[in-house]
Formats: sequence, structure tokens, C-alpha cells
Amino acid sequence: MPSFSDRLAAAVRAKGPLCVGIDPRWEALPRAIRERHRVVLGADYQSAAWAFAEFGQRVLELVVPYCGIVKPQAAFFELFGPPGMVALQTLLARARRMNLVTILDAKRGDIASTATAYADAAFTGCAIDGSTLPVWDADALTINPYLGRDAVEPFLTAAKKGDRGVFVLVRTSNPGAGLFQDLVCNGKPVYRHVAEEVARWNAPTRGESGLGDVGAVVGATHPRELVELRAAMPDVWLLVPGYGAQGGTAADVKAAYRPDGLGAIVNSSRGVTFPFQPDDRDWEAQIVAAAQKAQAELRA
Ligand SMILES: O=C(O)c1cc(=O)[nH]c(=O)n1[C@@H]1O[C@H](COP(=O)(O)O)[C@@H](O)[C@H]1O
Repeated sequence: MPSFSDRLAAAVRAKGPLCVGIDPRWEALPRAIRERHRVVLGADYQSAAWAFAEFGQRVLELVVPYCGIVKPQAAFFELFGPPGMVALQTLLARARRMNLVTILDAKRGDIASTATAYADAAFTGCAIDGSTLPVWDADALTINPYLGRDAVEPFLTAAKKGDRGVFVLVRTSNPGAGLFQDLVCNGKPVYRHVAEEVARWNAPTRGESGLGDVGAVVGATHPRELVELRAAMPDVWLLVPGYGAQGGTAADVKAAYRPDGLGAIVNSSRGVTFPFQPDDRDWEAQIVAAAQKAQAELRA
């Protein structure tokens, strides 16, 4: 199997840098789907989770001509407990069968011994008597580096073993990102220290495209830092969220690409998957139009 970074490069070459985030919200679902899966609370969230699975799979079918990468956000599925996790697993499996590169957005991070379990869950599954049964089987996972190098290493090891990738939070898209990330120590902001560490972790993993399997998350909402971080991590894939619903524009993310057009994938979740009102009968056409527009804008 080609390395994660080479699979990502192939996806971007084929369909451009758009990554569609799957972040389903019950109240925002098309009314027809909500009614098909009427929720009778008191037992569990089974029917609500089916609604997420149906919506998510339909979104995959609608956006696949326009993007080669999808990023389900685990939180929205966890909200429905075990049935929600089954819906997430179903969606990831479906995306894989459609040859989409999958990024599980769960922002994991813990002491090394626990991080190993998170990493195995994300990628290859638990080894029992020499064999493994994959759980999420994602191509990549988002991780939080706050606990330090030893806590990140299990993710790097597991990714290497399974030809997978990680995206490390470097400069996040939220308005309060600077509270810790901009603190200056040893002459530079914390996010620059993280970026330099990411570049080091990434260097030995570089594939044919020259890019590696250890990526960085850098928000579209901070264009100045995006320019700075592209230069600081020339061989690192950037996952750029914040385009669309959070206000980032195609012009803001331009600096994230390398001259060869690779090096960045740009996520849009609500902007592509919820451009409609729940009562709109043409919700599918609206998703197609939003995906088409995002692909064209980002490719241009
Ligand atoms: O790691 C992420 O994907 C992420 C990092 C970040 O800095 N900001 C950010 O918005 N995200 C995720 O990207 C998605 C953005 O969703 P929209 O704002 O709806 O496009 C959500 O799933 C967030 O959890």
C-alpha cells in the first residue's frame, strides 16, 4: 500500500484539496430523514444514530465527485452513545469502500501507555493472540500534542506500522486559540515550537511527493500564521479547518499550498454538508452545489 502522504497526494491531484467534514447535527438534518427515524427516547439513541448513518452515507455519495478526503468528527457520533459509534464505524467503512481518504477527528492525546490504545483503536485494532480486528480503521487521526513527545510517539509508531498518518494541532482555528498557543517562550510562540517538532517528526516519513505522514492542523482563520507555518514546515501536510462556516475564505488559505499545488487540505464541514434548511426538499442538490463551489474555489 502507498504511504499515507502518497495516498493523500493522489487524492488531491485527482480532486483538489477539499476535505469534507462529516459533523451531523440532529436539529439540522433534513426533516424527511428525521421523520424516517423517529426518535423514541427512553430506550437509547438507536434511531437517531441510524439517521446520522443515513445522512452521512448520502453526503458521501453526493460529495465524492468533488473531494477525495473526508473527516468525520467523532464527538457528534459519541453524543448518541454506542449506536452513534456504530454509525461512525459504518460511515468510515463506507468511505473506505469509496476510495476516500478518511481522517478520524478525535483530537486524541494522553500519557504514552494510554495513547497506544487510542492509536491502535484508530488504525489497526487490538492485537489478540497475534491477530487484530480493526475498529475505526481510519487513514489518519487528529492528535493533541500538549502532553509532549513521549505521548505523541505511540501515535507516530502506530501510524508508521499501519501506513497511516496523524495531524497534530499546531495553530487552531478558534477565536481563543492564542491564549496558550501564542505565549512566547524561548523567543517564539508556543505554536512555533510545536511546528518545529512536527517538522522533525515528519522528516523521516517523507514519501514520493516529498511530503510526510505527520501533518499539522493550522486554522484558515489566522492567515498570517498560515503563511509563517507553511514556511516553517515545508514538507508537512497542513489540515486547514475554518474555511466556510468559521469565516475563512479561499484567499485566506492560498498560502497553505506549496508551489506544486500539494501540501494542504482544506476542511469544510457545515459549509458543505448543511447549506440547507431542514424543510428544503432540494437539500441534496444544495449539498452538491456547495461541494462543487468549494472544490472550484479551492482549486482555483
Ligand atoms: O482538527 C480539526 O479538524 C479542527 C481544528 C481546528 O483548529 N478547528 C476546527 O474547526 N477543527 C474541526 O473542523 C471542523 C470545522 O467545522 P466547520 O466549522 O463546520 O467547517 C470541526 O469538526 C472542528 O472540530
